[in-house]
This record gives sequence, C-alpha cells and structure tokens, in this order.
Amino acid sequence: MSESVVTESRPDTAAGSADRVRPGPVLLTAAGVRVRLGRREILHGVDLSVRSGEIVGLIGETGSGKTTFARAALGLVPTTDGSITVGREATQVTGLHGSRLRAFRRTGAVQYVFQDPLRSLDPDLTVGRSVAQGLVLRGGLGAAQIETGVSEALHAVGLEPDLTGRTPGQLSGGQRQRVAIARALAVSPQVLICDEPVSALDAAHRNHVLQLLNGLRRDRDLGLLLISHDLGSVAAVSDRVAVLYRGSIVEEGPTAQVLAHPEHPYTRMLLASAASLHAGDAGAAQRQALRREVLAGI
Ligand SMILES: Nc1ncnc2c1ncn2[C@@H]1O[C@H](COP(=O)(O)OP(=O)(O)OP(=O)(O)O)[C@@H](O)[C@H]1O
Repeated sequence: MSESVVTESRPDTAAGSADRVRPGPVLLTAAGVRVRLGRREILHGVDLSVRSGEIVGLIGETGSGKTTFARAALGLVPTTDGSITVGREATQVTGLHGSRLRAFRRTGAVQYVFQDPLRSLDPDLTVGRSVAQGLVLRGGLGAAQIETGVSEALHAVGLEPDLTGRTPGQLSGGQRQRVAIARALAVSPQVLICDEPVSALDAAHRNHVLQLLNGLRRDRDLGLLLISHDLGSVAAVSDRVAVLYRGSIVEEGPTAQVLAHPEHPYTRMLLASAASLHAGDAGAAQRQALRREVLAGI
C-alpha cells in the first residue's frame, strides 16, 4: 500500500537513493520539548534531530502539533520543558528572550517557509525587496552586497533576475513559493523549516519545488525539516520521517523503512488513508471507520 504512495508521488528527477547525500553534523536537536498554549499542553516531550544535508519529514494530521514544533524551533513560542539547539554552534533557542532572541533571529540560522506564500509575502513588496528583507535586517551590508545576495538567492531557486520588479500578485503560485524560499536562502540558513511548502500548489509546481528543496539540501548542506500531512511529498524527498500524533513522536526512522514497515498503528492509519486517497477511493466512510478502529487501539 505504501509503495504506491511512495512511487507515484515521487518528483521526476527525484531523490532516489543515489541522489542522496551522506548527512553531516546535527543542526537541529530537540530534546524532551514541551509546549503549552493556553490551558493545553500541545507538545508532550518531543525528541527530534536534523543533520546537515538531510531532509527529515515531520508528518501528522491537522492539529497534531507540527507547526507548534516549528514555531518553538524559531523561538516564537515558549517551551515549558526540554531544549532546542540550532546550528553548528548549537545555539540554545529555548530560553532566549528579548534582545538575545532578536539577535539570534538576525543570524538567520533557522528560516521558515510557510505553506501559502501569498500570505507570507508582502503583496506590496517587489520580489527584489522581499528577498532582500533578511539581508537588510541583518545589517552591515551595502546596497551592492544586498543586490548580489538577492541575485544569488533567486538564481539558487531557478528564478530569472528580471522578476525582481514584480509583486507577488504578478507571479504564479510556484514562482511565489520559490520567492519565499529565496528569501529564506538569502541569509544563508543552516536549517530550513518548510511548513506544508507544496500543499497550495498544483502537481507540476509541487514536483518542481520538491526537486528544488532536494537539490538545496545537497548543494548547501542544509538541514531541512519538511512538515507535511502529504505523505507523497514526504516520501519523495525525505531521508527520515518522524510521525507526530497528538503532540508526541510515535515513530521515527528511515523513510523507506517507516513507510514500508510502519510499526505504530497511527502510522499505519496515516498510510492507509493516503493510499486510499491516492487510489481515488471515495470511501470516506470506510476511512473514518478505519480511523476510529485504529485510534481506539492507541
Ligand atoms: N495560539 C494558540 N493557542 C491555543 N492553542 C493553539 C494555538 N495555536 C495552536 N493551537 C492548538 O495547538 C494544536 C496544534 O496546532 P498546530 O497548528 O501545531 O498543528 P498542526 O499539526 O501544524 O496542524 P495543521 O496541519 O492543521 O497546520 C491544535 O489543537 C491547535 O488548535
């Protein structure tokens, strides 16, 4: 069942095993991360790591806590326990506040790419100014250096320099997501967190962006956390997969192993749902029944 999810969703030049790189040093480490939002604890002690040159897929249904984890890694939500360290210097993000947190953000060590570039890109800013934002914020760079940084970032995502004068509304969805990725790359991040980066795109653009991410981690030694509820996308490019269920990682391992031999009932349920959706099965009632049956046993 999982085979069809993996194979048919793989982008054209895909991340076959020969294309994969040997992972380097750990660039993101989460240990026992707990996050409370309002009255509820959302993350219940999450352990996760991402190495340089590696794509780790974080999968789970809506509400499982994927975005909350990403926000914690950026220092945007406080943790109540555990630690998150980022980058080769292993900067401890948890516990950073105020000016120290702002200084960490300015380093650009960890960057976030959102699902919907139309919402994350300022509609009034040109492509050039959007991509320059992080470089300007970092400070200390002259206009020529910023211009070079913008051109290099656009080149890295395969966008022509003549797009710099356009606004997001004048671009296709795929181009917009490339701009958002270029903006993140411009500040030379060590870790890139992509939160549902292709779910707003059609199949062709989705494959192009997945290929792009796959190439970037290889060429730039990025550690890439790919957050998605789309197993096909994760299967296509991730080296490892972590499965988040109600705020806890219930299974983690090499992608091929987890997808072919899922051990946790929740992972099996996710795979079964994806496979039936993939086959065009409109049996929503059956899926719901399966879901109830599986979740009752967890
Ligand atoms: N600011 C907040 N205050 C209270 N609860 C929140 C807040 N933000 C998120 N939550 C809750 O935390 C839980 C996890 O949300 P989160 O967005 O992290 O899930 P997710 O796995 O990323 O889901 P999706 O795939 O829909 O983005 C949800 O139940 C959500 O309602």
